[in-house]
Amino acid sequence: MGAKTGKQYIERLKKAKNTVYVDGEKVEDVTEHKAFKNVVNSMARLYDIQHEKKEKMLYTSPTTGDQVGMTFKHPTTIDDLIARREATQEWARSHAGMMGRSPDYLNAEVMAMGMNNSLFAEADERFADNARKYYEYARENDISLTHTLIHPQVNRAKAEHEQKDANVSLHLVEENQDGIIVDGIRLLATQAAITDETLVFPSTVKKAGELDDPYSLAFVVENNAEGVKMISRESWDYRDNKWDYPLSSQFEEGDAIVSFENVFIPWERVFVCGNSDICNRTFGDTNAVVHMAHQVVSKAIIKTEFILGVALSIMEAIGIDQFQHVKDKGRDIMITLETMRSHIYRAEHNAKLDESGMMTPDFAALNAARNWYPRIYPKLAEIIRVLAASGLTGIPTQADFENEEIGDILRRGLQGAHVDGYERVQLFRLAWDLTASAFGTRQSHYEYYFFGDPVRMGMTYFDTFEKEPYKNFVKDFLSDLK
Ligand SMILES: Cc1cc2c(cc1C)N(C[C@H](O)[C@H](O)[C@H](O)COP(=O)(O)OP(=O)(O)OC[C@H]1O[C@@H](n3cnc4c(N)ncnc43)[C@H](O)[C@@H]1O)c1[nH]c(=O)[nH]c(=O)c1N2
Ligand SMILES: O=C(O)Cc1ccc(O)cc1
Repeated sequence: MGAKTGKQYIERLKKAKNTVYVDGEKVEDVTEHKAFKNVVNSMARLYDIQHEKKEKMLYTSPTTGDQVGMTFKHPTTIDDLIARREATQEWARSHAGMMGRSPDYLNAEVMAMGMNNSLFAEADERFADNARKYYEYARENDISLTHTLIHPQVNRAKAEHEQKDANVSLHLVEENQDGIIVDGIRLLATQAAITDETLVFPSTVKKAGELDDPYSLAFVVENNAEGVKMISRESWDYRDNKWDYPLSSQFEEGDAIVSFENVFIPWERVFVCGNSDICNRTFGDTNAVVHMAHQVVSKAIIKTEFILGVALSIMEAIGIDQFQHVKDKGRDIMITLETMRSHIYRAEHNAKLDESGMMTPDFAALNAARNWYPRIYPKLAEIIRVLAASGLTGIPTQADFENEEIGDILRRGLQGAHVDGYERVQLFRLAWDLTASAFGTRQSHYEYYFFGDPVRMGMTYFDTFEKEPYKNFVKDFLSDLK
């Protein structure tokens, strides 16, 4: 079928009837439910953009000749990488970088794991074949995906097999002729309610030992499969009004706990079965982490552009842009933006073909960026809050402005340097939704954690950094002084 439209996305979700719970109730139709309908429309918009900007967003499938999504493209040249990035950034502009799980993120994962799939063959040739075929299936049918990597937060001091109830975490129950049976819980699946399928992969930030083999699985499951329950947290999309809630009323993706009750997964959808050694290498050896980081940094650039725009607009609205610390804070955001742009440039222009023939960005540049941005993002949010000051909470609603008795008071009383109160408050409500509403706070939390715990990622970063040249540099410098 090729790249789908927004309408087709919604129709598929309606038909699938994913098993979703929110606020203690089973959801009949996520496309109509108040917790999800707005973000469903934002996702639909992404799929429509594919067709509105065909040149940038689509390419011809090498297997069927259909027009398929650019964010699925297997890159073999630097130009391909740039084209993937431009497609990602086109999408990101439509959601101001607020949708962490726009489909390009996991399209990058299935592409890399499908095309650089020899790791999966170490256990069984069929698994590598499954990964390749799944990539093609996802691309040709424009499957929307979430993923779930984390074991429940029971006792992080222990391995999974050592937990007091070792059956809580998702584990292998049985292998049979047709497939596997799995049972247990996985965290956390952003957008689980509103996507077609879930990639159940290991987190490799913490390496698993052999005794955790039963928990070491990689497979994909349909979000309406028998025995699967998506238990979504309460929605932080409080009201439909886009003036009052400019971001949360559009981009509240939802995060879900995924429960598997003796779920059958056919062999065709299994990539790793009970093998911690292979699981520990899934993101690294396939270069999926590199392509995902390429998407992440590309999107972060657009998000930072948006944050800079909000900061500059606040400065102008209340006439604070001549103050030294205000300029300094603006400078911090500008430098973050330029730094991220430099990372992506180096990553793309130093890209090399990997052993599988996939053009792979320079991971050194992307790895630095993906380790740095989570640490800097909460500071960007803080800058917005500090600049906005009381304006972040002095934010009446559109209804207040429309009330005859108080509307004019607000227009006058809340005016800015060059704008009336209505315009100024709309901007400050955006600043609030970006940084301080439940939605905005989650954005900071998401940026900090979604790619793994930054502390443990940082330890791995330090441990794997090639240090000898720098130590030798100093050693040689000192020895020349003798
Ligand atoms: C908003 C949002 C959205 C998502 C996700 C998170 C969030 C916040 N995630 C989950 C994400 O991958 C996860 O948060 C990180 O990997 C960190 O793991 P835990 O949350 O389990 O923290 P964890 O429980 O491991 O850590 C809690 C605290 O303990 C510390 N700690 C624990 N073990 C430690 C150790 N061995 N050494 C040092 N410190 C240690 C950590 O540093 C941290 O401060 C996710 N995942 C997913 O698969 N799909 C998804 O869609 C999403 N979406
Ligand atoms: O676990 C990993 O090694 C990489 C990873 C972590 C989170 C994520 O969303 C994607 C990949």
